[in-house]
Amino acid sequence: MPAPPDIYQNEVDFTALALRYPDFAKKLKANRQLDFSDPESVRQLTKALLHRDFDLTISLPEDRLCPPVRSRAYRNKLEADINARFNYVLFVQRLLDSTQDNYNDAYDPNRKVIGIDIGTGASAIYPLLACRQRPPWLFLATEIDARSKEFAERNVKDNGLASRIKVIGPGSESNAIIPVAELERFERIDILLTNPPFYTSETELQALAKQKARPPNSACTGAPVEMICPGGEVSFVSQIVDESTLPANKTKIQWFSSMLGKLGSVTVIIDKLKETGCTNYAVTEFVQGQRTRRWCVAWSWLGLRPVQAVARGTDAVEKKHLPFPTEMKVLVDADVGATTRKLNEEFTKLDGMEWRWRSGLQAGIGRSMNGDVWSRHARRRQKRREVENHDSMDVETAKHDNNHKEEELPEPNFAFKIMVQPQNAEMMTDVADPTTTVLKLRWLQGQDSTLFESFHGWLKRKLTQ
Ligand SMILES: C[S@@+](CC[C@H](N)C(=O)[O-])C[C@H]1O[C@@H](n2cnc3c(N)ncnc32)[C@H](O)[C@@H]1O
Repeated sequence: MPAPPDIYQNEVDFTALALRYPDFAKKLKANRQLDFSDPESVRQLTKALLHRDFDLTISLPEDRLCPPVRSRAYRNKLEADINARFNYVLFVQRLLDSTQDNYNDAYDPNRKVIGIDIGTGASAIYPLLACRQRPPWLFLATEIDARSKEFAERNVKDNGLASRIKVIGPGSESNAIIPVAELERFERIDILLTNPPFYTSETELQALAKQKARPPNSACTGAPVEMICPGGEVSFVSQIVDESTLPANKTKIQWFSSMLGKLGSVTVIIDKLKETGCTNYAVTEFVQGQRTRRWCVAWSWLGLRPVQAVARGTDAVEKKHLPFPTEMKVLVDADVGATTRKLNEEFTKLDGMEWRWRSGLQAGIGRSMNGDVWSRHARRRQKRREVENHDSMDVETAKHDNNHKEEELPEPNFAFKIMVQPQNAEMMTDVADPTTTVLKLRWLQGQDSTLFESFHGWLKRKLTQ
């Protein structure tokens, strides 16, 4: 049974937890509080909660990073950390659910997702959480540190997940982070995720620990080998961005993603993605209380676009750093029936657009293999071609015109979904206004935001004039 997304909404009852977990009970003070500065107390709390909430039994070495479980309303930074990790897993679920080939924005229990966790740590926390939550998912997990790798393998085995999670070393090709050779046998990887080493140097680690009045070897800080990378998280993730552009990875891995600990790193990575020509990305914030925040940036070189709440999941970054919206609305002064009829009528006039209306759902999905087929300019161009060819243009011929090999089904240049609803229908039905209809336009696929914008303009003109 998957844990609910709001599992850590309320404070954990330490007394009840102590009754169930004797090792945790030994660490509970007489006043029923926990000493969060004591690594062993945090380790026992983590183990108890991972078992209680996710049915996971983990062994953690004393000298390696322990992913502490959030237990109370953010009284301590340590509490925030597993919540961030669980939130990352939930984010990945929503990202993948809303970017499926079948355009179905929901969990498909038959979809065999393959993930790769870079730097899985001793706990192997991401693959364990992800695989427990979603039974068909499989994971590869890389780890550079031999001691952490050994524990990660043990944790995978002890939880009966050895057939679904494989722990390997890092890429052997000239210091590559992504293990290209190991990925050769997979046709497609759905998600790459990582919680990168955070600190640029031992000096920075010591300085930040001092600032937070925390010993550098506390449970949260981890061993230097786990936490330090020259250039810190920006350098680690920048290398993954570079590796993501390699032909072997670019279209094989649908989504690349990374957790980031500093807001400044988020903008650096987004700038780098834009410079590299990436337009399909998502940025989100994992709310960890007032003091500790985490971010996540995900990017794809393929065209499937996530729902807006996933693509633009934070207010903390400037608008210019957010990806183009994937959802827009058109308000129509007519009832749902009339609007639906007009909508379908307009699509029958368009050549080169595949449009499927599902009346039971009051929604339709459209795809154009040839980009803009709706603007006046596009229709004039179309007419010229028809005269030249004495033939009409359809999706099939468009495929040939694009010089694609027949066996390779090309990605549509543009795909979208339209939902037709009475205005305010998502609120209470008795306040829905039957004389105004809202068309909810969702961008499903494509690289070019100007197409989405132009299509929204066309829809608005046709439906509101
Ligand atoms: C911040 S820790 C994250 C551990 C775990 N994923 C978590 O969230 O608790 C970063 C991990 O990446 C590992 N690591 C660093 N560089 C790596 C590389 N090039 N390939 C694989 N693992 C690496 C470190 O040993 C460490 O375990």
